[in-house]
Amino acid sequence: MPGIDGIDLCRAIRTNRKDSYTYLIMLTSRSETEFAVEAMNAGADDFIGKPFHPGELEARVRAGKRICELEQLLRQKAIYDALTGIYNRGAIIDILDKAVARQQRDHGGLTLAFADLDHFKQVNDVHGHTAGDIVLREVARRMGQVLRPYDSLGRYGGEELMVVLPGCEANSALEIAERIRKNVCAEPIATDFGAIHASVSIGLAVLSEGMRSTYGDLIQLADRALYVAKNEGRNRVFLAA
Ligand SMILES: Nc1nc2c(ncn2[C@@H]2O[C@H](COP(=O)(O)OP(=O)(O)OP(=O)(O)O)[C@@H](O)[C@H]2O)c(=O)[nH]1
Repeated sequence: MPGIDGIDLCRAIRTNRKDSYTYLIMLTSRSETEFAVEAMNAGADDFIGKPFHPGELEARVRAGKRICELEQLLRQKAIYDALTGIYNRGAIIDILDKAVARQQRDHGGLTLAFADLDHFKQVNDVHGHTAGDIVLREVARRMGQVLRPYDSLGRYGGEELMVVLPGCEANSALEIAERIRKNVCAEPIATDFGAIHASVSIGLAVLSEGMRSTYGDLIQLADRALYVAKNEGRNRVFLAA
């Protein structure tokens, strides 16, 4: 390869981390063990000496493919919630943390919407946990339906869901939160255990230009706003002052 050798290329690929794993097989005429060790240390996954047997290369590519598929599956499980398919707690907090850092650098607004299903214990008690799971899944789907492509939805825990709304000041935050709220309770959710009415209360915290806050501050603020929304009767949105 002109300009760069295989070892440096491996290092460059490993430094420039992407969302999916790049499986590297080093194909070289150098067969000394030291070179193989150096290549693997630089980030190569496998090593074949030239001249190579095409069948061996194919077999090694297949082995690599199995590893990549497993890696992708693990990555999937690490960031998505198994029940609802939306981001899990760790992933949504990570997204919020990065959004706060970006907001502090680029200015503009950022809103965190903290949503909690209303009287969900009653849904479980009356219709059973399986029905509760269906409701939770459908609520997440309905919330996601009305979001912009650059908003992120995650499950913070139990029946608490979070939406990170980048570039969103108070006015548009209230508008989007109302859209979410209305879409959730628009019609009852059909389950094998009967049609179940669901609604969410939403607390909003807005990080405006010039404010210095951490993601933890935002969560706390949105949580307090959610508490007010619950206290004022549920199925409503409250914006933290
Ligand atoms: N089916 C199901 N239920 C869950 C899940 N996670 C949490 N819950 C239930 O959510 C319910 C939350 O109940 P509470 O915290 O009392 O709140 P609530 O009944 O929604 O009342 P308010 O929030 O005050 O409106 C509990 O019954 C939990 O068991 C889940 O993954 N599946």
